[in-house]
Amino acid sequence: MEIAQHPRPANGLPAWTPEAFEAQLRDKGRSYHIHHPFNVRMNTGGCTPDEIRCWVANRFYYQICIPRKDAAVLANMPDRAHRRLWMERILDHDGHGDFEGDAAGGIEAWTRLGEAVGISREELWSLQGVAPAVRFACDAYVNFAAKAPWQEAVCSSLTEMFAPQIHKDRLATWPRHYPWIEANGLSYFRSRIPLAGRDVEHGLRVTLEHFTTRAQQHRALDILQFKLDILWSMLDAIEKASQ
Ligand SMILES: O=C(O)c1cc(C(=O)O)c2c(n1)C(=O)C(=O)c1cc(C(=O)O)[nH]c1-2
Repeated sequence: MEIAQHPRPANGLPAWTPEAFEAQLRDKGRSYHIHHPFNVRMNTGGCTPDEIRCWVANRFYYQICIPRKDAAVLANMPDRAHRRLWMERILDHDGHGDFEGDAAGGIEAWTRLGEAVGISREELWSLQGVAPAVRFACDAYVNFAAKAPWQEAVCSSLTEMFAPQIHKDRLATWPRHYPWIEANGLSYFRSRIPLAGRDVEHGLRVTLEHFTTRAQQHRALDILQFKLDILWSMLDAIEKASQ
């Protein structure tokens, strides 16, 4: 997968320090989908029940792609210590206990969210409501993770640096704006806040250690932008599909 390269005025300059590099990565939060007009509208109460259902049904495709993406990364990881940490991500989504409580995993929690907004399990899992462009965007993420060096795939997961805030926003605003959604349905968002923190700790460690020249650091920023673009494109497609 070719990642678009942005102009590199800094070529030839020394590498950023790890702190400065991390600050550059975090600065990418400016183009996180938290700022997408559809997300802003959703979190300020401007969505109809059908629009919320459209978002939940489409995002379900992202949810089921994440553990496939993580399995692809795992297959490329030569190091046992990294694999041990990475495996957790698959279990977080697929679950590792019975289908009750937190151990049921994120896909099950998302299914509960679906039910809370009025989408049956069968309908959600049928993927009938998934827009083609959402599929293309999510598939691009899985394909990138499968083909790229594993450290680049790890880097692409770093949009999770910005995810806790988007989950917190939903928890803070949805009960007020969408009282028709049963509160239990929101537990996916709550569960992700500590998990995203743990993922980012590992992901940042790998990224800061692997991308050590200025050119490589720019490559990491391009990879993160590619992933930001995937999330942004998904919301573009969802916005259009919900009209
Ligand atoms: O709700 C969101 O906006 C959002 C965004 C992201 C993200 O930034 O990629 C993830 C999640 N949620 C999420 O729940 C999740 O488990 C997750 C895993 C990953 C990843 O790239 O491995 N991103 C995200």
